[in-house]
Amino acid sequence: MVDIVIENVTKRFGTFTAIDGMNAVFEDGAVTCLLGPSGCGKTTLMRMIVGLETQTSGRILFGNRDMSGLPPRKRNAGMVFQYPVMYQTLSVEENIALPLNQDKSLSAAERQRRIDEVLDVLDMRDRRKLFIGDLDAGSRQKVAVGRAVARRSDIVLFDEPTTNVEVQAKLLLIRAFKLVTQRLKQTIIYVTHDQTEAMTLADKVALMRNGRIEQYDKPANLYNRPASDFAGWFLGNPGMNFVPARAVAGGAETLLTAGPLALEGALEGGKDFRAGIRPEHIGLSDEARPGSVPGTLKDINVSIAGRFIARVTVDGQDIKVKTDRVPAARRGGQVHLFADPAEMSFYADGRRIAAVPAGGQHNR
Ligand SMILES: Nc1ncnc2c1ncn2[C@@H]1O[C@H](COP(=O)(O)OP(=O)(O)OP(=O)(O)O)[C@@H](O)[C@H]1O
Repeated sequence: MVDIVIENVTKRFGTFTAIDGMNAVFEDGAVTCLLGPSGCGKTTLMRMIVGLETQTSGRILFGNRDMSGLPPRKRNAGMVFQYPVMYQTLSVEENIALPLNQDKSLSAAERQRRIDEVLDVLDMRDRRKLFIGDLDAGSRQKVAVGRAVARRSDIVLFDEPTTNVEVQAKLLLIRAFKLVTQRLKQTIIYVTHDQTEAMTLADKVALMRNGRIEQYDKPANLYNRPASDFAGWFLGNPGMNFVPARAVAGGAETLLTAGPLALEGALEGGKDFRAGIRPEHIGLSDEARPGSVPGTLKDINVSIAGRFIARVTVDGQDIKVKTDRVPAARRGGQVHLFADPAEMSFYADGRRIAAVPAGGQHNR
């Protein structure tokens, strides 16, 4: 097992900078998801790690071995693509065996043991003799995963492997994938733009934007303590609300708080302050309550898992609220919002700052 060390790596295509002076260590034996919007550089970073692309400057190391200049086959890294090349006329077992057959140091017994192990973890033992052409897309990807991990390379990279798999099969594939990675403990890099997938699979997520890593953290931290307003906005469905905040003595005022909110830690004056709060941390009611602010119900929609997403206009700004109860008010009617101060974070110039609500839970 090895760490993947990204050392001051830049990648330019002509004058365009796809990866911009990146530094990161992707830890050994862990699953790191590269997550981010289209075009942020995920695939480029992955292709450089595996050796399909060369960085313009900087170094990529596996452990303490500098990979610069080494072709893919010398890097001991497996890869699963969106559209893996599968041999239709070979069986599941034969496909998984292919890379093992090339390794002459393996005995026939060891080869068979590895194949059986992978088939077990993927729950495909009873389908070992089926031809690839007889499988659905999800099962084919399972075989591709099996083939990549059976080699026991130090590192395995996955490039959006569930893209072409329908939803139900996708969930099964992700579950199988998680079992494989837990069992085999290889260093895994998994590229996705699907946040649910990243949050489910990853030990750590590298959230990328414009060729940089915005935040590299455990999924729960990324969600609960986004380091930037971009991270707060990108994660969550819908993402975090942001409202302007104004520094006052001992705290801040926002349009989601009825009066000044006492803060521990200073908001320095003169910067672009904003408060962030997730839609599920705002209560919605027909009646005012201590600390609530009035707003106008704009619309309400059913979200996943039977919850509702309401949009409420407060002082001209739309606030998203996730709620279990539909208010009695109709569209255009008055409702009241209660933003839990303990769940508010503060940002200056896009970055989270240390100021937290006094007595809040935020440093947990
Ligand atoms: N060979 C290339 N030549 C020129 N520009 C490129 C090349 N490869 C990638 N790019 C550009 O680099 C940027 C990053 O691309 P990349 O494919 O790494 O993004 P991504 O985050 O993987 O996006 P997606 O989720 O859409 O696959 C994009 O703007 C892309 O157009």
